[in-house]
Amino acid sequence: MAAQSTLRHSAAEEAIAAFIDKYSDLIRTRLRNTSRTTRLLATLALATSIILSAEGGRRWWKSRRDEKEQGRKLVRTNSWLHNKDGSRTIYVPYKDSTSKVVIHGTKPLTFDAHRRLFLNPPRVSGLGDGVVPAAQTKPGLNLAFLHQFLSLMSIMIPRWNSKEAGLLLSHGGFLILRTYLSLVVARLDGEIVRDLVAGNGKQFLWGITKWCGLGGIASYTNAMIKYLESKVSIAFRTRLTRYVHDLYLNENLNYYKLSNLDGGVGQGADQYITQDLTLFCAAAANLYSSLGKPFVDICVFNYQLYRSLGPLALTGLLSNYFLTASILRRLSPPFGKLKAVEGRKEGDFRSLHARLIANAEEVAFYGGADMEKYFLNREFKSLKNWMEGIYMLKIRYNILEDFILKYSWSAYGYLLSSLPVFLPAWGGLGGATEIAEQVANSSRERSRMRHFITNKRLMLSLADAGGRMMYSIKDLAELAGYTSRVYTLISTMHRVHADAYYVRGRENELYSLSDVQGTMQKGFDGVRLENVPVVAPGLWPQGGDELIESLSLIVRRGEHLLISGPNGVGKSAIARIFAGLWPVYRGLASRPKATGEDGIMFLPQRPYLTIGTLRDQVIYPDGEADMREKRKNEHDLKRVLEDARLGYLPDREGGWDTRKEWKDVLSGGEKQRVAIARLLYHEPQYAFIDEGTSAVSSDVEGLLYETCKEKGITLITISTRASLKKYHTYNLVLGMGEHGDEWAFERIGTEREKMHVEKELADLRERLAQVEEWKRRRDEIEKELAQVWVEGGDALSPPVQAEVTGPAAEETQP
Ligand SMILES: Nc1ncnc2c1ncn2[C@@H]1O[C@H](COP(=O)(O)OP(=O)(O)OP(=O)(O)O)[C@@H](O)[C@H]1O
Repeated sequence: MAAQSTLRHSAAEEAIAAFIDKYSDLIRTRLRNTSRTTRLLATLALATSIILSAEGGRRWWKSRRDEKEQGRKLVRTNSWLHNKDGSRTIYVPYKDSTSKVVIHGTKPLTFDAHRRLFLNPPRVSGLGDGVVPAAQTKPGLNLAFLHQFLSLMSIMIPRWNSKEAGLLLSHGGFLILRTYLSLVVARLDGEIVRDLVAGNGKQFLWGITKWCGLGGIASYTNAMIKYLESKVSIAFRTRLTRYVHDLYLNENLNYYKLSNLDGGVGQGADQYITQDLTLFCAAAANLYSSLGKPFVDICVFNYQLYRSLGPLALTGLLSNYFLTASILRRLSPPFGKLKAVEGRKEGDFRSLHARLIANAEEVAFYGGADMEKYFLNREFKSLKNWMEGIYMLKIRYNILEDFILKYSWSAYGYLLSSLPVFLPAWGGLGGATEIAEQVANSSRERSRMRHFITNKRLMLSLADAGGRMMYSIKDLAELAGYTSRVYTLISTMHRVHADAYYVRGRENELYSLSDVQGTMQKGFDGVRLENVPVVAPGLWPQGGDELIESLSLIVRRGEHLLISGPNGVGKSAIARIFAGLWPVYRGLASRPKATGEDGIMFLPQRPYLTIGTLRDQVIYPDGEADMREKRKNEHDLKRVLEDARLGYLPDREGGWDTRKEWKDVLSGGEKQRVAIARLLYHEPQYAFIDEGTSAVSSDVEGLLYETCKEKGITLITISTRASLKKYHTYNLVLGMGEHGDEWAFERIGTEREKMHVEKELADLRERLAQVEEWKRRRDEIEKELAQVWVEGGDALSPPVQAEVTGPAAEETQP
């Protein structure tokens, strides 16, 4: 044996040596036969290629270094790059360096193409009347689920040559490989037991070696399956999240309208985007392996068993599946619906916490911890009760599931495996062998053993696959719940985006979203309303509340308007109409086209400070890249801050790149002045300032208004401060008349206004004349009150203020 192996060893060495000799000879003769010029040229070519590749390497290294440097700079300044094709390159911190991500926006055409899937589902799916899907459809394993899932799939796998399709394909490849390996393992198992029983040591050891080799490959396959599943899940999530973000945050202001006008997803989309979408993607990726693998397994193993056990066994197996599936489906609780409600409750609980964080200062001033805790605990209790309910339902289901899938299936498996033994005529290949081996009695038992072991393993794998398939019914039902939530989110967003509010079969409710008949004209040099009702909108499909029946006004360039009136009368509502937040229900509203530079800008009542650097606070909603494109730099920003009387901020806060929680760092007046600085940075033609200087001292307020006017900004100010009149040309007074629904639009400083002011002055003079009379009356009352302080005939000492102020005090002293 040893001699044999030495012989084999030396033969292999000789072969390698011969191979090397042959080729080195060949090269040597070639070199000898080539001319000097060819050699020279070859050397030159070699030297050039070395130099070129060194240069290439140097350039590559330099560009990598530059890119890293650029990434670091962009991360520091909270900025990005605009690409020519409309995409954006952003850098995100990754380990010690940065990682580059190119983000391509979803094309408007894609949204148009998808609208049909989300707004006009086929009637057969029962998702709506074919026009607008009902916001909530009962989630479960039905046609609606199929439609919803396929619609979402068209977003997650947009093309067959996309990355996701590739990932799914390789995942599928590994799943098939694992099934094949299980098959090989089952056979090998049978062989090993056979060799063991037969006492065939050599074959037995060889079997064990093969077993170990297979184990290595199988472990790698399993790890890859898990890895690819996670990759598929994150790839799905990336696609869906980007799609949802593009639909949510765009010029149509869907992020505002979704919760303020439509209400189809309740308080907000945050829980849907952060939680439900993630769970949906994980469940969808998992389903592929939890359904795909057992499905392939079942097909292959069934075929194998059919071959070895015969048609009777196969019929038995199939009827077993069918029976089990129908029992489990009938007795399983509505997991989809339960999961959807759980998702909503989780969302409510989470949004309460988010609310507390956002309003922590206000709550702390009021000492409202107990009240907030009560709300939070109440919401949590509701969530807990719901989840406990689900767990209770699951107990019954799990008992049934376990009993059927584990125990009754194995008993059934033993029965089927015994078919070739007890009913050889029906036992397929196994039965045939059984009959053939009846002649040679000695090997019969061993063969039976091998067949039984192979069949048993196949049966076990099959039971396992079938079990997983049945367990998947529950996963599938849960997936239906997540699918329904994500589909609801996206279809509601499409509805808002496309303004698809139609009512069929009944009358339009007055001032509902399907009753919007007005026009918004963008591109007008000025701000104009013509017979526009001011309506606070209700959530679709409710109608809105009319605040002002019909309003008309016009503001031309250089003519500043002050909108005044009592609280809640609809002053800010006018800004909301112009900004496109609220619909123009009737009439015509005109405004400049662009927002920001050369257009119109709105400063909201509550100053907003973005996350990011100090620079970002001033240039918002621009980013640093936009600022550079506008050819502005930090000197310009400094000047702007000085104009807003905030020149000290960069030094105080440690530079333009400082990042802080700005809403907590700046005072109320400072926040308002940052908003004015933004206005001065953007220099729009027109600006709505809603109570933008209410926390600023009146001397600075005047300076700010003058600066804005000097920059050529036409101001439309919403304020209750009459002192602001002197900076404006017109005054729109709301809330007049008996019911507070009348208004007046007048020029400031006109004859009529002068008369109005003179009348007010005369009123005041008249009142002043009565002051002496009021003083005398006050003295009388105090005297009378002093008498009341006497108890049981004795005069009591008067209260402190009476001693100090009233002459009556002396009279009542004992
Ligand atoms: N998103 C909304 N949806 C429905 N109604 C709203 C909404 N926002 C405000 N309202 C209602 O519209 C009315 C007008 O609100 P608006 O904010 O315009 O008042 P205002 O005149 O600016 O008051 P203030 O001087 O207090 O700022 C109020 O009665 C308010 O309750």
